Amino acid sequence: MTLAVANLAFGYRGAPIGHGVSWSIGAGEVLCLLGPNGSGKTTLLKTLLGLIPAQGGSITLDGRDLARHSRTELARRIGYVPQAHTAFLPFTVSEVVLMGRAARVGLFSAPSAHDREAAQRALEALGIAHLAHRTYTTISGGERQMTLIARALAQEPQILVMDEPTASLDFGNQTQVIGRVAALAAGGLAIVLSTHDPDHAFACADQVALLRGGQLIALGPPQETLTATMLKRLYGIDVTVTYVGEIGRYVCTPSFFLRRALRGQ
Ligand SMILES: Nc1ncnc2c1ncn2[C@@H]1O[C@H](COP(=O)(O)OP(=O)(O)OP(=O)(O)O)[C@@H](O)[C@H]1O
Repeated sequence: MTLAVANLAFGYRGAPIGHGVSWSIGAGEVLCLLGPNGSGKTTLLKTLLGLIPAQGGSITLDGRDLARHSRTELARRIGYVPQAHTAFLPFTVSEVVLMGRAARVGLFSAPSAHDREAAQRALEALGIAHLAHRTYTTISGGERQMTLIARALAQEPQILVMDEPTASLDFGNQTQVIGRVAALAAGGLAIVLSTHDPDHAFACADQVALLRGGQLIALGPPQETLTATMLKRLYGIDVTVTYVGEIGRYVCTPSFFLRRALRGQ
């Protein structure tokens, strides 16, 4: 399985947002999209999902143009995890997850035992089986995010596209979600996700794509791409990137010491 974009131009009718984007992702790989607010991440992901038409270039799935795949086939092969604030009627968590089967059973067919098993497997994979009978609108933001990931997994896709899956989550839940991303990729899924935290790319990505003003300013493995120079170019701030031996990876942090500087130290 290969999902590739080549020289992609994307945007809205009468409002081009970005162009010149090229990358390719295969089974078991994670591509992390980083960029400041308004740089075009959501627009690019929506284009990747076929929700808005590409304005130029190409998106191919296994070498065939995305537009030439049927909507049903795309819905089966590509799962989408929107941001968790997406509104829902008061369905239970297990009903929301079962909705992920719609692309396989058809909207108006009753789910089979196999569909229910797939939903149950997804709940268990995300560690939220105990929430199955809770109402989606009454669970926490972190639990909703896990539910939306389970819904996409119940679809049994090959590719998962996640739009800021850690937005509005606390530190612990962000780590949980990024850990799940790494585990799902290890199980063979291809995952494209956007995030505002470069550390997430260090923690789970094979490739990181840096988007600024709708253009890709860098693409490559996180340890080669997320340098202090590149992060300054992306966000306009000084950043320190350090290798931490205990966890075997790089971390990054803004390099300001405001309190110390204010005390004149
Ligand atoms: N429906 C639309 N029509 C026209 N322009 C839009 C539309 N939706 C978003 N935009 C514009 O597209 C640009 C990119 O927005 P987008 O939401 O893709 O950025 P983003 O990188 O995901 O931002 P954030 O990190 O804040 O979520 C912004 O300037 C935004 O105002």
